[in-house]
Amino acid sequence: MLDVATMDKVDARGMYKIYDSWPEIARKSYESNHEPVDFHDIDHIVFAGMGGSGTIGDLFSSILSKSDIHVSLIKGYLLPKTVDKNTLVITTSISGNTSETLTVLDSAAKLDCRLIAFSSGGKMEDMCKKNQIKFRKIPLIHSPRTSLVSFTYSILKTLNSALPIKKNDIVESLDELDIMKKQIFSHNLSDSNPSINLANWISGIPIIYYPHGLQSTATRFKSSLQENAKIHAITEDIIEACHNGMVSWEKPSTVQPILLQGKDDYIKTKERFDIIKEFFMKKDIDFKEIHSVSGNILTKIISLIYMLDYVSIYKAVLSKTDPSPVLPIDYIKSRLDTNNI
Ligand SMILES: O=P(O)(O)OC[C@H]1O[C@@H](O)[C@H](O)[C@@H](O)[C@@H]1O
Repeated sequence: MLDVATMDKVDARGMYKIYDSWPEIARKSYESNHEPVDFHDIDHIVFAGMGGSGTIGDLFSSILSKSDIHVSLIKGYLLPKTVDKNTLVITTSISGNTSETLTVLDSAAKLDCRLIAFSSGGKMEDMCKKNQIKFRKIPLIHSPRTSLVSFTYSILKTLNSALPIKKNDIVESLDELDIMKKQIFSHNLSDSNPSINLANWISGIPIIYYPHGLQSTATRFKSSLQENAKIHAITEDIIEACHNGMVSWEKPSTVQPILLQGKDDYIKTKERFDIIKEFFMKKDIDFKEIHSVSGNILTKIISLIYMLDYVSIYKAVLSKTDPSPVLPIDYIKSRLDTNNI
């Protein structure tokens, strides 16, 4: 059973309290006075960022998937060769110190392309000042991963005129965060809380099957389980898994399938989920289904991310694990030679 005293004791840095405020943080970020940037004639946007900042790129890629803009995602060091004067490169590093993203920023600054950087400061801010690169400073709230919502809505506001995203869709997503909060936040530590329910069910390695449009949500859920609950997690595209991954179920396993589904998934994707559910039932494999709410793609993604991030926090607390520290990441970073950036 969970109670506030246990939450406070295990989650020593109070990560859950930040999540309790996500809807307010998101709204404030969208409503605050970010100086907008107008980029005309863009036909290609490159999002560069790692971890939670990579999720921001994933999220925008899904939102823009039906627009005329081609989106590339860089989770590493190298820019694509197709970057030109009609390309907008957006680099996001919440800390401003992630070496892969700084390398991309450095490369983009030497090319004939449009460029903007978002961070809370760090080396990214210094680099932008030194090279007159467009820069927007957004505060870090607790940690890069908990700052996802403030960065997402600040970027939505700043790039309002460059991105074909309707204001109504953004407002709908903010309203949905308010609705979702009442079910999942820490003032509802009962079994009626769907995030606690799923956290209680996870006992092995979750494998998250997702439809194409919810890739960002699945990736974020995996990372949150890894960083906050410190457990392994796997993601698989449901359609692709039907051509390889499903064969793994031939043998007994402690992996636990979670079927992440969108309210308006493509009919062929729905058909696939139905067949797989039947397959799991026949084989007596226990699985969980998680459905998005109705609404536009931003609403679906952000509200699911909110609900699933809480799963990772509750899972951490249930297993008496402090969600904040990420010691192996700190160790790897301490070993990296970042002298050049
Ligand atoms: O957004 P940043 O500051 O570049 O960080 C990227 C990632 O860096 C990792 O080191 C953090 O542990 C992640 O939580 C984070 O998302």
